[in-house]
Amino acid sequence: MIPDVPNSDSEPGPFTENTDTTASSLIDLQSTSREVHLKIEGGRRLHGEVALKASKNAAVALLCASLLNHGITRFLNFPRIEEVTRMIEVLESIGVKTNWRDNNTLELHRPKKLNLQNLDEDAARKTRSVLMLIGSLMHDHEEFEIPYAGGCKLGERTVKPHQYALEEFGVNIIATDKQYTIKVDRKAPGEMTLYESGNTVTNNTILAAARTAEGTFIQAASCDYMVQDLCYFLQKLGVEIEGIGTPLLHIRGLSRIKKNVEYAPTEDPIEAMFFISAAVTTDSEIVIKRVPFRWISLELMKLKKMGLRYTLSSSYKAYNGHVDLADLTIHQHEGKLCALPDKLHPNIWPGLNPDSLPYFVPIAGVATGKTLIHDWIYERRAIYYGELSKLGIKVELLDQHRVYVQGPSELVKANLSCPPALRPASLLLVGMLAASGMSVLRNIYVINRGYEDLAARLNMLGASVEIFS
Ligand SMILES: CC(=O)N[C@H]1[C@@H](OP(=O)(O)OP(=O)(O)OC[C@H]2O[C@@H](n3ccc(=O)[nH]c3=O)[C@H](O)[C@@H]2O)O[C@H](CO)[C@@H](O)[C@@H]1O
Ligand SMILES: C=C(OP(=O)(O)O)C(=O)O
Repeated sequence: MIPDVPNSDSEPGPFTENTDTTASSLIDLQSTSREVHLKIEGGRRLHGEVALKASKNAAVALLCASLLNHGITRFLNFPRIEEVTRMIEVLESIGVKTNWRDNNTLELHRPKKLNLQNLDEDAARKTRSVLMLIGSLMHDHEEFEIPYAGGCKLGERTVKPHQYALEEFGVNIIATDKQYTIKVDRKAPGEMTLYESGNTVTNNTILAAARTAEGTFIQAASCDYMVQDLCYFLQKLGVEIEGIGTPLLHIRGLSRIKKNVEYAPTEDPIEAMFFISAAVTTDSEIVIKRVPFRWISLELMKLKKMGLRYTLSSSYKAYNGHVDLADLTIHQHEGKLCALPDKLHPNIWPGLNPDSLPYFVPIAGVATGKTLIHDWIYERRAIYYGELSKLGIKVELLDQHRVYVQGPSELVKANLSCPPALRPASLLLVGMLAASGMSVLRNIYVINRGYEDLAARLNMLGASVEIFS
């Protein structure tokens, strides 16, 4: 029987993680020793083009998946973000050779035997993605330890779905003092159902199935973008996967994988939402290149119904040859957006992406009328939306899941610290781009966890964003 240890305020608990903090608290667990801040001279219209980078959420799954392969794995178009750096630190600490061949090409080669005793705990604790190491390491290790995972602090985030899914493969996860001890007595589940259709749990299960030669049927799988990207990569390694993009996956794994492989993950649909939100909030016309538009089709539909005009170019394929991309032009709305009469709420894909939802808060702030945003998915993320009221957006917190946003608002400059959650922190940057005058956003490590080179890319769009430390 596995004990369920309650959370403390400073450390995530074993089966629930990321005890919340208040929106204004500084990052502690996540900050690097040298804090980096932004000065934003806001109120400028953006213009020009920006190309999307690949997603944090696919990248971290792919890094864990690289451990399945005894050959050389080369990732092209790979994002150079803090979360990737933390995962590389973890992989290097256990003996994986990693090498950035050029700016966005990363090569990895695992040794025959990994040195799990040496695992870099500090790096591991800063990301939730280390949980996905279990699905990869269980194949060659009968007993090992993983520190409690970190990631965005959004209220409780259960680890139980991972435990229930992996026990089907004979993996026993025991919570000890500050880590999980994993004991493995391999078995093949045949058919299984996930306890929740979460993204990392689906990916963890896929990693477990990828080297299980007997076929595995996974029901209630997430169909979201990072799951699709992981599946396309595993197919390149020779794993047979049917049902990609659906909730029923059928995976025939390989007992051993040794292949030199190249794979380029798809551009990030959530980064597209960041730039859409920045364009709309500053009432600008910009072109966002390489948008995986089908992954945000509901988001685009909602924006259209609010009165936003946008144009999609004809489509072309992502480097992986699977996903359709297009260039998206966001046109100026000139203050003509209207609040939707119905609430905005996230859902698992093909619903409105949980990580897209936050970007509707500043958008609702410049639309006429009252928007209800219901963020049911996280226990405490909506609380961070209230921070936007310091930039002049009228946000009324109804309870820990729901806010009303009353627009249109005139945005005002502010001096703020990032909350310890990527998307909510990046919303403050969106607001500051629109607010006239000089704003300061402190300790942007949490934004750099997920987005590459944002200041430079925004400056290319005509913004004035200066990094200082
Ligand atoms: C590395 C990665 O890919 N991270 C993403 C992943 O995190 P990840 O997959 O780790 O998300 P969690 O497992 O924490 O799930 C997020 C929340 O949704 C709830 N939940 C989830 C699925 C479900 O069917 N029912 C349900 O209630 C969970 O209980 C939790 O409260 O998915 C989240 C939700 O899209 C995203 O915000 C994260 O950016
Ligand atoms: C919640 C997020 O990340 P993580 O799962 O890494 O905490 C996010 O990317 O918004």
